[in-house]
Amino acid sequence: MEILDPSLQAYLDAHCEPEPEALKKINRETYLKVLKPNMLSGHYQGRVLSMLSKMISPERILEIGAFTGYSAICLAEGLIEGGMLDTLEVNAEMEELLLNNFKSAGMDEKIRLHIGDALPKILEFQNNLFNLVFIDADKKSNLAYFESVIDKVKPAGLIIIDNVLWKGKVYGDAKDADTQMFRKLNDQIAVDNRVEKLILPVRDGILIIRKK
Ligand SMILES: C[S@@+](CC[C@H](N)C(=O)[O-])C[C@H]1O[C@@H](n2cnc3c(N)ncnc32)[C@H](O)[C@@H]1O
Repeated sequence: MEILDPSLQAYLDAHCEPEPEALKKINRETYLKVLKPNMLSGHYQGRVLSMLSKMISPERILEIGAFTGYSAICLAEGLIEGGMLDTLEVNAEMEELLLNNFKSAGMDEKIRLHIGDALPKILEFQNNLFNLVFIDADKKSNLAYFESVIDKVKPAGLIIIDNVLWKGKVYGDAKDADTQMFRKLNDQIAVDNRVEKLILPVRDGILIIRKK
């Protein structure tokens, strides 16, 4: 999943905030007990998400794709007092683990879990509600998620989409369907005048979008 040289990544890891203990435990246990553990954001990307959230001090955050709760906890670190993060997860088998992880990280009062398909749930939220949205679920729905959340985000709010460099394939000559899908997403958002955007080459590439 990583596009950066491992020695560069090791240097970056050594020169950012250490991974908080509760997150270290979730990271370790995800790798021990859960299928496809590399879906978890991990130390460095987690610190990037935490930093971005702290920079804008959001009151409301929406996350699409909770998995074991790692990124939700990182993003919730930036919430203002009384703020709330809503996270959407389709896999009901993760519910108990997620609730335990939020509790053990001391975030159970700040994170609300919604089990079910993300798209219909997104439509239930009011417009101009969220200061930050993190899209990290089924990759084929990324454009649909972007289009469904754009009205839910306040002006100057952020939308962050994960995996947009797709292991570096988007700027190579790969022709597989998943790569084409990420190229379409990046190309479409690059010319979207409703937003400012840039891709950070963090882990598998994160697209930072700021609503005008
Ligand atoms: C890449 S993982 C999320 C990783 C997590 N954000 C992190 O960084 O720690 C993607 C998650 O999205 C969930 N997902 C997939 N399709 C979904 C859908 N239609 N609605 C809600 N969640 C979905 C998967 O079950 C999986 O847990």
